Amino acid sequence: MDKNSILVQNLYKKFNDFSLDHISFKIPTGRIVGFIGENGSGKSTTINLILNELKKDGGKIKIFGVDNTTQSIKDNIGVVFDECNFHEVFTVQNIGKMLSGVYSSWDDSLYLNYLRKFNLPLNKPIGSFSKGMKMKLSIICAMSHKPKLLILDEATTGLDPIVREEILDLFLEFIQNEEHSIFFSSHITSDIQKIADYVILIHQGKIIFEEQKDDLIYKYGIIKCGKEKFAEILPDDYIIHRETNVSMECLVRDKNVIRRKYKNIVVDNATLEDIMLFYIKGGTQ
Ligand SMILES: Nc1ncnc2c1ncn2[C@@H]1O[C@H](COP(=O)(O)OP(=O)(O)OP(=O)(O)O)[C@@H](O)[C@H]1O
Repeated sequence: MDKNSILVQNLYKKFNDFSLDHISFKIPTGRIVGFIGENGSGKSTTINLILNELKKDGGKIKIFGVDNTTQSIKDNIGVVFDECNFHEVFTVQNIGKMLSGVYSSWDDSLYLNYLRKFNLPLNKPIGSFSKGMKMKLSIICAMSHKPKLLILDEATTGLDPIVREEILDLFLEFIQNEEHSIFFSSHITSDIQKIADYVILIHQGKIIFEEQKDDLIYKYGIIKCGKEKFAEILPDDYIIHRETNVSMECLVRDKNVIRRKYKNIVVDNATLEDIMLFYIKGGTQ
């Protein structure tokens, strides 16, 4: 078994006014990787290149160790976008029948189990479903041909916290099999914070970091202090600083080291959202 489900090396794509700038990262097998970044940062472009829906201008993409243009890997991938693309007149039953003809590995009893678990009616047209029901259906369909890799582009966007929680639990259940992996783009950093093992931040077509989530959450911290105290902090001890109307704020890589070194300075915990905003809205590095 290849130790990476996805390996992206030096990937380059040029549009008129945007380029994905020679990005490299990996999705280790058995892990959930969250892909975060502001609108227009290049998340969907990256996902479409991985799925070979877009043609790359440079670099390499390997899925399960083979080139991503190889047809045979498709059966092992389940894909969910932020919209349900099934025709509104279809019922869940119609869709199951159709997909069983598309995927040789389609598992009808697994599909029915998921439908029951999420209380989706078998005989109602999809047009009568709420957004949450449609999204659940898309995810169930992506999982019922027993893929090893799930690729999700904003799959929990626009859903209420209860439906999101149910879906996140389903992803955690999926990943119990150590041959499975998930690559999951989202604006909702709290979802990524809940379930991801690794986090990749993309900004203006460049990868800013690829880190273990626990390092981000348990090690990173934020100093908030006045300008006088800020003058005592050595620039090597923080990653980025910014000035607000009333104080200085610094993002630090290891809050415990900083707490030991500067006893009279308060270092708060940082959420994934705090860290993302620091890198994107910046300050001075
Ligand atoms: N087919 C295309 N032709 C030209 N430009 C494109 C094309 N697809 C995407 N872009 C541009 O590439 C940039 C990145 O878009 P992309 O959809 O990858 O961002 P994103 O991070 O997924 O954003 P969002 O979070 O809003 O979905 C944008 O500036 C977009 O206008």
